[in-house]
Amino acid sequence: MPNDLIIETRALSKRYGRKLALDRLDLAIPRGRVHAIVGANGAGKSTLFRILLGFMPPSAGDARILGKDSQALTPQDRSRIGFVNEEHTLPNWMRVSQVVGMQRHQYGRWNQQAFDGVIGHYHVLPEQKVGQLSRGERAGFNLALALAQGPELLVLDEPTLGLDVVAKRAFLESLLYSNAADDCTVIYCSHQMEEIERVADNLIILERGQLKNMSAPEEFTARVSHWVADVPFKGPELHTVPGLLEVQRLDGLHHYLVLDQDDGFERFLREAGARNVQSMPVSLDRAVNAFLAKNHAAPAAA
Ligand SMILES: Nc1ncnc2c1ncn2[C@@H]1O[C@H](COP(=O)(O)OP(=O)(O)OP(=O)(O)O)[C@@H](O)[C@H]1O
Repeated sequence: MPNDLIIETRALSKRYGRKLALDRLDLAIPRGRVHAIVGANGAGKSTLFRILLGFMPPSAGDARILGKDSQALTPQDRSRIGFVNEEHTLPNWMRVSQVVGMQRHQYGRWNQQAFDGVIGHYHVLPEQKVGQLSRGERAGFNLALALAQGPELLVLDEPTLGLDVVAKRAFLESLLYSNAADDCTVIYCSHQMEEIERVADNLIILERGQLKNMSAPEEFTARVSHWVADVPFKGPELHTVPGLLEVQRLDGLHHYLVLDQDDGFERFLREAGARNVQSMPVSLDRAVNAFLAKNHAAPAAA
């Protein structure tokens, strides 16, 4: 293997008219494990996948997937990539058994055990028509089909969107307990941080088409801290607060969520007249959402 990157982009840009959806993106995703890609709406995730899967050319730069230029993928290369999105598009009129028969015929590496392992989490019967399945069952059926394909790369794009809590849990369990998922690289795009916390080894944050973070989720969480202080009056001018992501005043106390601050932040608050300064850790959900909201709210550079 020339390099062990499953996805690699170099200075990848995509422009739609006046809009820059991907901005000289350099991304290197190693083979294996589960990588989450998160970003606010419009960050460029779908654009990135459309280019990576060869559905659209970039405006500049290049994108490689499975070690190949994404614009030169053959049908055989594509069969090495499993894809599940929130639409769960399958012909409604076909029976489950007919879809399975068709896929088994299409994919030489078809793995019936992987299919059975995933579908066993759902009450899906072979004689049912796809259109009769519930949303959650359809998501599970799609996941079972994608894993049975024996993919090297499995892309899950908002796979649990619109599912209730029970169906979301079933989807995650069936993914986590599948041996087939251990054998491939999984890219998980989602806005659901509790899912990312459970499944992801690597957290990739995209913002306005640029890479903002690539680390273990817990390393990112450790970069964000929550400080509570009794600060007189309005507290320090917000533009002077280092690393500020979010500020709130609750019950007379100031709550600051800040990025990349150490104990020096306590000194800063005390110098601003604060008493009873305390810091506490935050959840991944809080950390990511504060980070995205802050950057999203800032005016874009011209
Ligand atoms: N065909 C298009 N023509 C013009 N602009 C587009 C087109 N597709 C996407 N965009 C713009 O490019 C930017 C990135 O869109 P993209 O769909 O890649 O984001 P996303 O991260 O997938 O968002 P979401 O989480 O909402 O699906 C957005 O600002 C969007 O308005």
